[in-house]
Order: sequence, then C-alpha cells, then structure tokens
Amino acid sequence: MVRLSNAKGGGAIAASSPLPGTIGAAPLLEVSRLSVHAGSNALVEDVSLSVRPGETLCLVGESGCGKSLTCMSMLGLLDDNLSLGGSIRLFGTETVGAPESVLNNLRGSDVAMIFQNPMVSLNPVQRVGAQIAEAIVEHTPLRGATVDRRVVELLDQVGIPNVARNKSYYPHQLSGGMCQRVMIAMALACKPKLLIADEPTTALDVTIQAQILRLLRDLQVELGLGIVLVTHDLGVVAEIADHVAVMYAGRVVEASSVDALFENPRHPYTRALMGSRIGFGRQPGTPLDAIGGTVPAPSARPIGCNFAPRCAMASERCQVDPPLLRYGQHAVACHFSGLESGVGA
Ligand SMILES: Nc1ncnc2c1ncn2[C@@H]1O[C@H](COP(=O)(O)OP(=O)(O)OP(=O)(O)O)[C@@H](O)[C@H]1O
Repeated sequence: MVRLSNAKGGGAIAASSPLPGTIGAAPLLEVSRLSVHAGSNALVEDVSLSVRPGETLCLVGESGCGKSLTCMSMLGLLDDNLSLGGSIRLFGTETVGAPESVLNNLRGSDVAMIFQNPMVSLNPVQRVGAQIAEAIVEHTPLRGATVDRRVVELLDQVGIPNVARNKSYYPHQLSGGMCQRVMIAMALACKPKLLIADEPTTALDVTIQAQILRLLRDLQVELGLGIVLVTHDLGVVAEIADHVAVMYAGRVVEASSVDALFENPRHPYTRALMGSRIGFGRQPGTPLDAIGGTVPAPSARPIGCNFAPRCAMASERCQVDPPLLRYGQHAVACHFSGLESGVGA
C-alpha cells in the first residue's frame, strides 16, 4: 500500500490497496513528511509514501521534480549542502538523523540501488564478473570458490547468456542492456529486500528497456522484492507499477494505484503528462501536446499551486496552495479535482 500525506492536506492518506499476498506485511519503507532543503529553498516537500514486499511504487514527473532527491534521501546519500526533514523508516529503523553506521548496514544489505547509466556506474577497467564478486565479498560472508559460484548464479538469474564467457568481459565489450543486467546482478548480490531504481531504462533503447522491465518484474515475483522506480516515462509506469506517485516541483500532486491513475487521471499535470505521450488516450494522428513552460526552479516557485502557471484550468483559487486530498484510494492536490467535496470517483 502506498500511503500519502501532505502537511497542508491533513493526516495520512491511504492511496491504494495492498497487493494480494502483501496484506498485513510490514512496510519495507515508510517515508513520512519528507523534506529536502538547500538553504531556504525547499527541493522536496511533505512527501509521504510506503512500500511493502512485492510492490512496485513508481515516482513519475518531469526533470527537476524531486524524484532523485527523494530516492537519494531514502539511502542517506544526499549532498552535504542539503538538509533532510521528516522521517524515513527502512525495515522499521529510523534513518533520518541516524549515525552513518546504521545507513551503511542497510545500504547494500537490505536495500540496493541501480542507476540510469550502467556504463557510468560500472568500473571500465575491471571485468564484470570481478565487479560482482567484489560486491558479494563486501556484503556477504561468502569467500573463495563459493563467490565464483554465486557470480555465475547471479548472472544466470539476470538473463546473461554464455555466462562463462561474458563474466570475463569488460563493460565496453557488453551492450548497454547487458551492462544494466550486470548492475542488477550486483544489486542482488546482497539479497536485498528493497530495490531503488533511478531511471534504470532511460539510457536503453525501447526493446531492451522492455526486457529490463520484465526482468525486474520477474525478479520481484521470485524474490518478493519491494521496488521504488523513478521514471519520467508513463509507458514504464504502465508496464511495471502497482502504485504511482506523480511528483511536481518537489511535491506529490497525485497518487493512486496504477489502474486508477490511467483510468481516471485527476490532476491537470498528470493529464498533461499523458497528453504529451503517444498512446495514452490519444486518437491516432493527433499531434503530441508538449506541456508548455517548465518546472519552476525551487527558488522561483509561484504563490499557491506550483502548476498553475502552466495549467489551462488555473483561476484565482489557485493562488491558494491546494492540499493533497483523498477520495477513496486516489489522492490529488488540485482545487478542480472534484475531490474536495468528496464527490465523483
Ligand atoms: N545538491 C543540490 N543543491 C541544490 N539543488 C539541488 C541539489 N540537487 C538537486 N537540486 C535541485 O533539486 C531539484 C530536484 O532535483 P532532482 O534531481 O531530485 O529532480 P528529478 O525529478 O530527479 O530530475 P531528473 O529526472 O532530471 O533527475 C532540482 O531543481 C535540482 O536542481
């Protein structure tokens, strides 16, 4: 279940139903009223969400909406110039304000992260098998020949063909898709319960992207992983998400189950994201509508609703910040959502 709250909108909001089989399972991750500041600028505000075993939560939004900072906060990997507020509980342990040793224990053991560009994340001068072996030695008690066996097992698990040969290759000898599989193998080396994936398919072409998403989904079923996946692509969301949090200018503006979001997007920003992409409710032949304007910089946010300057529906009401409100399993922060009065579904 993804839970959401917004300080201005009141208490916790249950924004979607748990997956079958996860009802009652303790959340792997619980983020409550997360804020990230650079000096007086709020980069992320009042973000709350949770992920249970076997669930995939997608964070979606344009560049600069705060998706990566939200993920980096979860791992305690924020730059030194940033300050963190709110609460982040990983497997029940509060990590905000916790000593580095607590985060070190969690990172690479119960929680792992994969990034956008595997070519950048992998060491170019070390064979991929050796890089996975290093991750195994760092995060598990395995040693010697057992490590080699585990390398082969992991490469098999992520669908690398001809493992005996490919494990001795350097990253540049493998395709981008294969390198991303290697990164996923490294992430799995520590048998994590939670995987945080920041745009893991953005650098890959569409066919390979679909293969990697399928792999993540398969691994999730096999291992019961919770996944937080960042993307700006609603196609990726449709493919893999159970729950979605749409972020705009540092906040969650809409959240629900993936089905409810696509059936009935309520925030004008969500609808604009859908309208700017081929295949989401568009008639064949209609031109793509780019969303006019850009996400406001944290230092230049408007008074009231952050999306108002780009919103066709904006009126005087939007000078007042809309709270994130819930209707059933759907939460939205817009004066025109029809949710304020609790009507309409
Ligand atoms: N260390 C930092 N100091 C100051 N501002 C920062 C810092 N890191 C990120 N920001 C700003 O915070 C905002 C949110 O950044 P973030 O990287 O989380 O966005 P994003 O939604 O992940 O975008 P992208 O898809 O481009 O990664 C942006 O305006 C960014 O410029």
